[in-house]
This record gives sequence, structure tokens and C-alpha cells, in this order.
Amino acid sequence: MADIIIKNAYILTMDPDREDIENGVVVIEDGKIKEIGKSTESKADKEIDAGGNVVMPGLVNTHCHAGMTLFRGYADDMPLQDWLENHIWPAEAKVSDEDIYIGTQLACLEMIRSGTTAFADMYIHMDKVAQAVDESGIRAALSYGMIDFGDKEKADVELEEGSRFVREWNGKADGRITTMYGPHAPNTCSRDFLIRVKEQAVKDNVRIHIHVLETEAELNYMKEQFGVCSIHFLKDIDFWGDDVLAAHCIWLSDGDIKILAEHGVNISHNVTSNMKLASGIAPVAKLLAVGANVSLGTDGCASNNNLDMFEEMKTAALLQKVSIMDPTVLPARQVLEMATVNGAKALGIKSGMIKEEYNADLIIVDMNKPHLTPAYDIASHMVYAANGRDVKTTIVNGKILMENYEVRCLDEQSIIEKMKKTSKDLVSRINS
Ligand SMILES: C[C@H]1O[C@@H](n2cnc3c(N)ncnc32)[C@H](O)[C@@H]1O
Ligand SMILES: [Zn+2]
Repeated sequence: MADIIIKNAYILTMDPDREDIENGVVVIEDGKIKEIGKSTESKADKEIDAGGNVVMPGLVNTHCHAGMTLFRGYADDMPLQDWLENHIWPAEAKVSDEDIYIGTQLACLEMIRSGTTAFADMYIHMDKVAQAVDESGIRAALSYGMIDFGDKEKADVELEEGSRFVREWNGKADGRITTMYGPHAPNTCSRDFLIRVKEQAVKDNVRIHIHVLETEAELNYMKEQFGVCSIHFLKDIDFWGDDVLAAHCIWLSDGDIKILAEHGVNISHNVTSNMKLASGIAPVAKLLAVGANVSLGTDGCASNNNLDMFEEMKTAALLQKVSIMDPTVLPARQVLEMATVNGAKALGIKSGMIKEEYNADLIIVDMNKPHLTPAYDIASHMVYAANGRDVKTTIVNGKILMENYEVRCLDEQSIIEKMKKTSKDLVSRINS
């Protein structure tokens, strides 16, 4: 007996070896996709009639600071350095475990509602992040954001905390939680620290999540300090590999692009955040052209200001087209691939396709909407016309987290109320 059968579905498989299936079925058992096709002999405890709507892999958000829902709209319209150093970091110094817990609950709620089934996070108070992820039912690759600023003692403390978190949570929540090391960036972490982090990550057999070349200021700083850009600097210490997830990657030369592709580095393109902070335009079309694995991420809610991966897909496509004046780059299918297949690869999870033996991480998108009518090309609609609020049902690891717009596991109204109260307390704490 299977657990769930979804019938009458337009299956956007995202499997390069399999075309979309109209009027198809998806059979789910033990957290995995057991069968897909035109029909099935299987029986299940639960049947879902998709009513001809789209069934597709859940979206994978590969760069987030989930707890930063706390700071949604808190400090807008300023450049990155000012934003981080004078607003975000002083505020983060005053947040509690409980603040991060509620912030992450709200983020999980928002992601489940808008069709994200897995995300990569780098933040603080990570035990509370992991607890919120565990309880929500979503999947995540979590890391404690480590910064040493060249201070040897701080480096020891940060690495110890990063390692403790990695060991304590890897594989938890029925395997939905995996862990990574999260050195913040090459201009906030020392060379020696980055070398130690890489060694430890290899030893622990986990991945690394880092910000790279988000700003021109980082590029200039690295050139002044080390005579090379961050990409060459990290190459020289043997940091690069397919175990690395590098966020932003904006200020790249053609040579840098080659290095990232050759080392199989996973890149998270964070287009909305990069536009909002005016950090720059990442050379995504060039990266994809040389075979680099480029995925999409929202970054935190203080620089986006939401976690809607549908918006991220559309914005990524549009910005790249206009920035190089070529409407043929980043066509809809490729952008969908970035948000699903490439994202799953970046996190090292067997998700991102509707395919036998893959994790049952999938969503149903409600096509019975004015802005999705008519529907000539489903992939086009998912990228250019739909948004997160069109997601009707979300399934992660074979469990229904939202059905017919109703979220389970999380108490939506109580989380919203708690966040309203928390934000008021937090602002008075920050200002005191
Ligand atoms: C993990 C750390 O990263 C910070 N953080 C959040 N957004 C960005 C960004 N766009 N660039 C660099 N750091 C960021 C968080 O505020 C936290 O301090
Ligand atoms: Zn970030």
C-alpha cells in the first residue's frame, strides 16, 4: 500500500530524460516517489485529485538566512556595508534564541506556502533554526555563520561552535536536516581560518556554504590584501570543489568563471538581494554557458524582502536578459532547472525532479487563476506568470505540509501574532 497517489496531474518532471506527462499519476511511498506515469495499479491511503493542475518538484532556495524574517523591512535602501555593519549586525547582537526560533518558524511557513521544499541556511542561534525546521517538516542544509575577523581566539570559538552544530544535527529530522560549515566570506574570515574550515569540512564529510564576491569592495579589499581576487585566493588554498556552495559570485572575471566551473563549485544566484543592495549583476549566462552549476536563492528577508522563489526565477531571467541585451538567455526551462535540479545538486540532496526513487518533495500549483489563463506553455507560466501564492499543496519527504492552501504542522495565526509581538520587543531592545 502506497502512502499518497496524486491523480489527474500535469507533471512537470524536470527530468532531462523524461518529458512532461499530461493527465499523469505520482505514487508516493516511504518519503520517496515510487512511480510516475499515465496510470497506476497501486492503491494508497490518501488520494489527491490534482484536477489537471501542475505537479512539479518543490523549489530549492540555496541561499537564505531564514531567521532574518525578524528584520523584514527593518533597514531598506542602503548599501551593503552600511546595512550590515551599522544596522543588521548591531541588531543581531541583541537577538535571543526565542527570536530566531520564531523568525525561522515564520520563514518555514512562508517557504512552505510559496512552494519551497528545501533551503540552505547560514545563520546564528542554529539549534533553534534546526528545531524550527524539524517541527515544520521542511528540508534544509544548515550552517552556523562563522566570522573571525582575523582574531585567533575568535577563530577557535567559531570553529568549535560550527563543528558542534555540524555533528549534532547532520542527518536529523528523518534525514531532512543536513549540515554544512558556514564561513561568512573571504573578507570577514582570515586565510588561516578558511584553511582550517576546509580541512574540518573534508574530515567531517560535509559541505561548505560561503558568500563570495558580493561587492566590488570585497574585490578591492582582497586585491589590496593578497594581490588576487577572492576566486584565485580560494583556489590557492585548495578551497574550491563540488562540496562548496558559493553565494552571490557577482564580481567575476572570465578567468574566475572558468575556475568555478572547472572545480564544480555550486553557485547560488541571489538576484533580488543583489538588485536591492545594488551589489551588481552576476554573470549567470556566462557561468551556465561553461557548465557551472548555478542555482537560485532569496538571501535573507532583510534584503529581498520575501522568500518567494517564483519571484526569484522571474527576476533572474529578466535581469540577465536586459543586462546583456539578449532575450534568448535564461529561457524558462533553464530557469526552472536552476530552481529545482541545480538547487538539489548544490545541497547534495536527491530532490529536484519528479522521478522514481527521488525524495517526494513536490508541489501542486493551482492553474485555475486569471493570471495563469490560457496556458500554452507550462514552464513559461511557472517562471513568468505564476507566483508563490499560486501554490496549493506542498509535500516534503512524502508528508503533506500544506493541502489546499491549508498549512499543517505550523500554527500560522499564532506564528504571525508572535512575530508581531517579538518585532516590537526587539526594536525596543535594539534602541535601549
Ligand atoms: C550569517 C551572517 O550573514 C549576514 N548576512 C545577511 N545577508 C548578507 C549579505 N547579503 N551579505 C553578507 N552577509 C549577509 C547575516 O546578517 C549574518 O550575520
Ligand atoms: Zn547571504
